[in-house]
Amino acid sequence: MAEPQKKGEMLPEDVGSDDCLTSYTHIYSPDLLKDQVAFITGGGSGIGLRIAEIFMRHGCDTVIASRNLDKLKEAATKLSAASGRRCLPLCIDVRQPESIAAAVEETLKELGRIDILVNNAAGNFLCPASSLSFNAFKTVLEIDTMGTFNTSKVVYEKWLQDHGGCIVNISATLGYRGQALQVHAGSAKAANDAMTKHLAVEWGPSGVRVNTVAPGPVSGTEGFRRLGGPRGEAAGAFQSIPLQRAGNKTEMAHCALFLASRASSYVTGAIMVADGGAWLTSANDVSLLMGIASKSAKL
Ligand SMILES: CC/C=C\C/C=C\C/C=C\C/C=C\C/C=C\C/C=C\C=C\C(=O)SCCNC(=O)CCNC(=O)[C@H](O)C(C)(C)COP(=O)(O)OP(=O)(O)OC[C@H]1O[C@@H](n2cnc3c(N)ncnc32)[C@H](O)[C@@H]1OP(=O)(O)O
Ligand SMILES: NC(=O)C1=CN([C@@H]2O[C@H](COP(=O)(O)OP(=O)(O)OC[C@H]3O[C@@H](n4cnc5c(N)ncnc54)[C@H](OP(=O)(O)O)[C@@H]3O)[C@@H](O)[C@H]2O)C=CC1
Repeated sequence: MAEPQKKGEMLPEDVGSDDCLTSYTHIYSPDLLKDQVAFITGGGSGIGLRIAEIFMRHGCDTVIASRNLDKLKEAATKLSAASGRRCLPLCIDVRQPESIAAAVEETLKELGRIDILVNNAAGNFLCPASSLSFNAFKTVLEIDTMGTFNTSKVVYEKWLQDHGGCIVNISATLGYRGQALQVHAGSAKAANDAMTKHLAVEWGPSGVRVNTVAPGPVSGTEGFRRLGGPRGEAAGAFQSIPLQRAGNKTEMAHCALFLASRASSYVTGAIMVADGGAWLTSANDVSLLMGIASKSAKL
């Protein structure tokens, strides 16, 4: 029998560098995604990279797609070495539908199918609404919301509508109670949560499930560094989180894995909150975030 989670224990293990895990114990069947293909935006770093690794450790081939091809190539080499599966690095800007279309064509040529789309690419920084330029607000909405729609639409039209499959969006719980310095990202993610439900309804008859993972703060990521401060100054805020800590990338990847697999075959239109209970309780700590923002260079 597997050991139950102990008080305060962080499960599953998250051991290793920022890249790939140095050790991994399967919780799900290692064949859960065997011979499937996943297209993961922003898969070259942070949470997206860990999703790619965990999917590959469950038998999946992946495409990791974002703007920086050198970063993607390096990540793909490490991912294939860690898992023995294929990983195709492809350059896209989710704001440009034609770049997505070209990458999807390349995926279908090289890997033959796309069973899973993970919309993980995003942009964020701390900024008071009064200082935020119109273009800054627009930029974040274009990456997070338009990017999610653009990629979903292209993958749906070119593959999912005829073959079925699933889409997993990566959101954030930060907007659920309102958060200082985050009007741009919170607005974008709220739109994405609505998009999840609309597309789940519209594309369900084609056999396409659409769901979301909504993380709270996730350690070891660029998002955490930008919002939590370069030296983790926001760590004190975690006392207000019921589970008293940040999450880790493997925990987010396991949520995505569940939603991408047959384990969730009757789940669609769902928002899976994975934030340790943060949004239920956390204070909207304006002074803390203001302090971090004032010390951070413009990122
Ligand atoms: C970690 C949390 C810690 C503490 C929180 C407190 C309490 C915790 C308790 C409970 C809370 C529970 C949950 C919340 C926690 C979690 C966080 C939630 C969400 C996290 C999201 C992310 O992490 S997203 C991923 C982060 N990674 C990236 O952003 C990488 C990609 N980013 C980029 O490419 C750029 O940064 C970009 C987004 C700006 C886009 O680049 P580009 O297209 O090149 O655009 P630019 O031309 O550079 O800029 C466009 C306009 O934007 C303006 N801009 C850019 N940067 C800033 C900035 N830092 N501040 C203000 N404005 C900026 C820029 O000037 C341009 O505007 P102009 O008007 O000048 O043209
Ligand atoms: N870290 C955290 O605490 C939290 C994160 N999240 C969400 O998790 C996801 C991953 O964040 P995280 O791992 O922290 O951050 P990262 O910065 O590591 O991931 C963002 C990825 O998006 C890619 N990207 C950005 N803009 C574009 C674009 N225009 N076109 C294509 N790709 C793009 C980046 O690659 P490149 O620069 O090469 O294009 C990068 O790989 C995001 O959706 C974020 O909102 C949610 C809550 C908390």
